Formats: sequence, structure tokens, C-alpha cells
Amino acid sequence: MITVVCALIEHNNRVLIAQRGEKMQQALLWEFPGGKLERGEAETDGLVREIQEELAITVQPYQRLSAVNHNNALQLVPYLCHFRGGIVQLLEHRAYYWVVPEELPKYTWCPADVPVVEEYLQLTKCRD
Ligand SMILES: Nc1nc2c([nH]c(=O)n2[C@@H]2O[C@H](COP(=O)(O)OP(=O)(O)OP(=O)(O)O)[C@@H](O)[C@H]2O)c(=O)[nH]1
Repeated sequence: MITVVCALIEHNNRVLIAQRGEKMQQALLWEFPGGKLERGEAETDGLVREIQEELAITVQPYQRLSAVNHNNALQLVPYLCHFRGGIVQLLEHRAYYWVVPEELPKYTWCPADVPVVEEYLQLTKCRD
């Protein structure tokens, strides 16, 4: 089982979503950006590194959501993150959007992300 950390980057009541490239696995599906941890790396350190590598922005993880075990092959570990600065560059993805939470279900997600989207929607409803 591989562990992948991903970021729900929040800014002005929106969250950043990213579309995988045509040549990536799960091509053209939407995801929360992130990636695999390096050996011995803490989850939050790996996440900050991946987001800098993929989007050239700085984030600060502040809350871990429920990890998703997908088909006993992938453990997806989501973190809520504050946006701390930079200008988004698509260094690996095909597209990105800042969306309000209610729009999240309109996108075609990587299957492992579906429970993450649901948890996030519940959480943001409680904030209102
Ligand atoms: N980053 C990310 N990967 C996800 C998500 N959902 C999901 O199933 N995955 C899968 O988790 C794996 C992570 O791959 P990745 O390509 O983003 O990770 P990485 O940057 O470390 O990959 P690399 O080996 O090319 O360096 C892929 O198989 C990807 O399809 C998600 O929300 N975010």
C-alpha cells in the first residue's frame, strides 16, 4: 500500500482543485494536489514539498482529515491547508480552479477522492 498526501488548499472561501495531465495515471480526473512521501518524511513536510514542486505555491497544513484506504492499494491522507503565497504555475497538472465547496461534486474525481470531497462538504456546511 502506498501513502499519498494531498492538500485542500483554502483561500477566500474557495478550495484549489487540479486536473491530472493526459499522460498521468488517472488522466484528466480531478484531484487535490499532492504526492508520495519520501522515505522518513513527515506527512506535512512531504505535502508542503509536493505543493511547491507541482504548483510553485506555499501552503501551511493545519488539519488532517480522515485517511481513505482505496482498494488496499492506496492510502490517501488529506490535509486542510492555508494558502500562504505564490502564483500558481501548472508544473504537472493540466488545469486548476479555485472553487466554492458546493461546486466540488460537479467534477469527475479520482475514485479515492470521493470520500474526501464528502467529508469536506460536511465540514464546510458546519462552518456556516
Ligand atoms: N496527488 C494525488 N494523487 C492521488 C489523488 N487521488 C489518487 O487516487 N491519487 C493517486 O495517487 C498516486 C500519487 O501519484 P502522484 O503522481 O501525484 O505522486 P508523485 O508526484 O509523488 O509521483 P511521482 O512518482 O511521479 O513522483 C497516483 O497514482 C494518483 O493517481 C489525489 O487526490 N492527489
